[in-house]
Amino acid sequence: MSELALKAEKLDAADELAGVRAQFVLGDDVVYLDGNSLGALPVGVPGRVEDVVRRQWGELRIRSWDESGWWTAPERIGDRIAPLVGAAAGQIVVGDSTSVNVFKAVVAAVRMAGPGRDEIVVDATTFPTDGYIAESAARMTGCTVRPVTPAEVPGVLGDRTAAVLLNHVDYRTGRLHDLPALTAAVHAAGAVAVWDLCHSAGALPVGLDEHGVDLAVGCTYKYLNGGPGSPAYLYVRSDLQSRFDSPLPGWNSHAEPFGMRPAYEPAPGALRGRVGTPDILSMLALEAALDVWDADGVSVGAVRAKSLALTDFFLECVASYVPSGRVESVTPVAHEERGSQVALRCADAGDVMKRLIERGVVGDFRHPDVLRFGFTPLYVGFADVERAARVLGDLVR
Ligand SMILES: Cc1ncc(COP(=O)(O)O)c(C=O)c1O
Ligand SMILES: Nc1c(O)cccc1C(=O)C[C@H](N)C(=O)O
Repeated sequence: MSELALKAEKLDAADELAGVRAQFVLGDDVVYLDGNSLGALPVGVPGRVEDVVRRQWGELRIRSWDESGWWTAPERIGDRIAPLVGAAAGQIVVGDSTSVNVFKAVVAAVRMAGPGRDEIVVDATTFPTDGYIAESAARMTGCTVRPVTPAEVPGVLGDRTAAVLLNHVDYRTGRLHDLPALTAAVHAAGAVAVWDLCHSAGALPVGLDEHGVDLAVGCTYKYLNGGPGSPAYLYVRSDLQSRFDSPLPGWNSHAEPFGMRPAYEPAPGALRGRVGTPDILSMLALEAALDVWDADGVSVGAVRAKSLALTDFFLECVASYVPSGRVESVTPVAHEERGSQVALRCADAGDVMKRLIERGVVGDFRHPDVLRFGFTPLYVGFADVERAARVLGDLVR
């Protein structure tokens, strides 16, 4: 056994989260390093979905909106996500896609910022959908978009800045941005901070309340393992909720939805982030998936510690197994700047990833030249990490 394989064995033996893997449907034949695109299936989900379909829908039918808690699911499940992103209850609703929630948040942020502020600053390195949506939101609100890198944000803020849309972790490089400092800078300029948490929620501490974030959105199908297309969420800080003027004021966000009144009156609290009828099957699959966080010893702190140990170990194994110069990590080495993934620049990345997947190591390829490996501490172990780097080394040698 190689030195690194022995080290992996020791690290796995000392891993307090090792037992959590049994809560996921995963065989030993595959090393799954793509949980930052689609999280694995928790074992409790199929049974719950079966119950929702057969009993709640099949037998109770319309009664389930009340009796099975369907109507209140968006805010109930929002309260389950809240502790994972450092938010007190009553500030998160689940529903719609991340893209739709970016739209709600950016337009509401501009409306909150008030007159005279007509610029939306957007992370130029963002996942494309956020940029597309911000551009449209700007056209609708009479703003212009100013794309800059997160590092440049403090330098461009001013009296005209209405809103700033940022990613907590960059989807391509895995860089973790300084949420406390950037939020403080946005506030110092009198603007509204909107954060996209897709690549951080469930992988590292976010501290929404602690750092005074205004609005935030995120998906639930990555590190929260909610399943393909599971609904996203929207956070509106409690003291801003009365000023949250949704651009999609559907009847689910009305103060009295079943009053069926022609005049719109927003519901109090986070509920005003709701739009229309929630996608109950996906939403309740997500609710079941969140049960894994209730197991003994599972906490965001423990997950973060293991995530950093996994990515450190992966970088160590890559340095040892992959011929030098063949790949270059674009993920920061400093822990405070690293999310839960490692991105390796590699000349023929598309082809290399195809061959890695054939050999049972599943990551993904991101244009133009990035091999992306996501580490979900709930189910990835150190032996997986050693194997992934070893297979990569074999393939590119
Ligand atoms: C940072 C980020 N924002 C937004 C999205 C898109 O979200 P959705 O497809 O749920 O709208 C993704 C991934 O798909 C993402 O990584
Ligand atoms: N949402 C996805 C989908 O519906 C299909 C394939 C991939 C995705 C993703 O989430 C991609 C992901 N946001 C990324 O960071 O690349």
